[in-house]
Amino acid sequence: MLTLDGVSKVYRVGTFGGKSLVAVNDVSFDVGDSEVVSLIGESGSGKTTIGKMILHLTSISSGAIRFNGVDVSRLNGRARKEYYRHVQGVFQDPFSSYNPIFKADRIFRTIREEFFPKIDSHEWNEKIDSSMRAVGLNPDEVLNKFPHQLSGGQLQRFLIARALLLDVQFLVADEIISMLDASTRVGVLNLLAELKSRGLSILFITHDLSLGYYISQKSVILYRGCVVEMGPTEQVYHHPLHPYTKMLMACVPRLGMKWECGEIEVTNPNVKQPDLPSGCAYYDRCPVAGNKRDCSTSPSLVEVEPGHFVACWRQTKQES
Ligand SMILES: Nc1ncnc2c1ncn2[C@@H]1O[C@H](COP(=O)(O)OP(=O)(O)OP(=O)(O)O)[C@@H](O)[C@H]1O
Repeated sequence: MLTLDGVSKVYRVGTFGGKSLVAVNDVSFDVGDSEVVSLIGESGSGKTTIGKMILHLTSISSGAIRFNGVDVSRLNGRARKEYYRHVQGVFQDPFSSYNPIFKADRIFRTIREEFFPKIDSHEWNEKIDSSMRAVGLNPDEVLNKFPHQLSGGQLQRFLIARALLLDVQFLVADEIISMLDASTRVGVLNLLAELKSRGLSILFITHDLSLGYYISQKSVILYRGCVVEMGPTEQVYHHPLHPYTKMLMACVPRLGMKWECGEIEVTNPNVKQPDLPSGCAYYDRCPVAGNKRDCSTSPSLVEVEPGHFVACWRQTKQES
């Protein structure tokens, strides 16, 4: 359904944009029909930038994004509008998506103006009714209410209902449940799983490994804009190969397990990247890094078992 092929994003930063920051570096993966793929990585690893490039909220610097085989990297005008009928995004903070002085369901209006300017009111109301029921909202209970009168879970469902008003095939869900409480979270997660079973494909962006495990068939682990490991979720979680993935897995607090001092060794995320112009992005934090010669060139992703890829000199024999 959706393929990223060598996608990179370079932001201009610094005074007068004189410096560049590579937020996403040559990223390739695909999301199949009716598949949920988790994009996992720490803060600043480039997850949201990837979501924004897919949604055309920021341009791509190089590479291509294909939707059902068609290059959609640089769409405009009508083609872009058509793309938005099928590809939509829902973001982290449901509260900031609403203007507190307007009723919550006002968010549907832009969709009507943009995509259904000729629809009559009766048909439109029926459409809203069915998309709200699809996300488990009772229109009689939630329509005509102000955002502060609704819960975070209801507001997030509203945003998903808004996406469903269109013929959505692909949803970018960027940290959509991190601000919700545990029981509301499960409700929204189950909703996503149900939408998946109805044919929707989802890119589930998260830094919460347990949420990623719960919902996705495939996981992509991102570090400093590079994919360091990806594959079927079971394999990535139960047999992580990249030292960064191993560290992430070791850091997940488990219910019923108490913290014991020094049990998990967490490498410092703030250490400065040494002068390795094309070196492994994880070199300076890596507990198994070899001598500089070994890791001073960037490892490519290598398939180590069917569908399971890792970019690490220590795990794969690669020609440098
Ligand atoms: N508009 C921008 N201009 C310049 N730099 C940006 C811009 N947006 C993001 N960045 C930088 O790009 C890098 C990746 O940011 P991004 O928001 O994609 O990370 P993230 O993995 O989604 O982080 P988080 O989990 O904290 O949201 C960061 O270093 C960030 O500071």
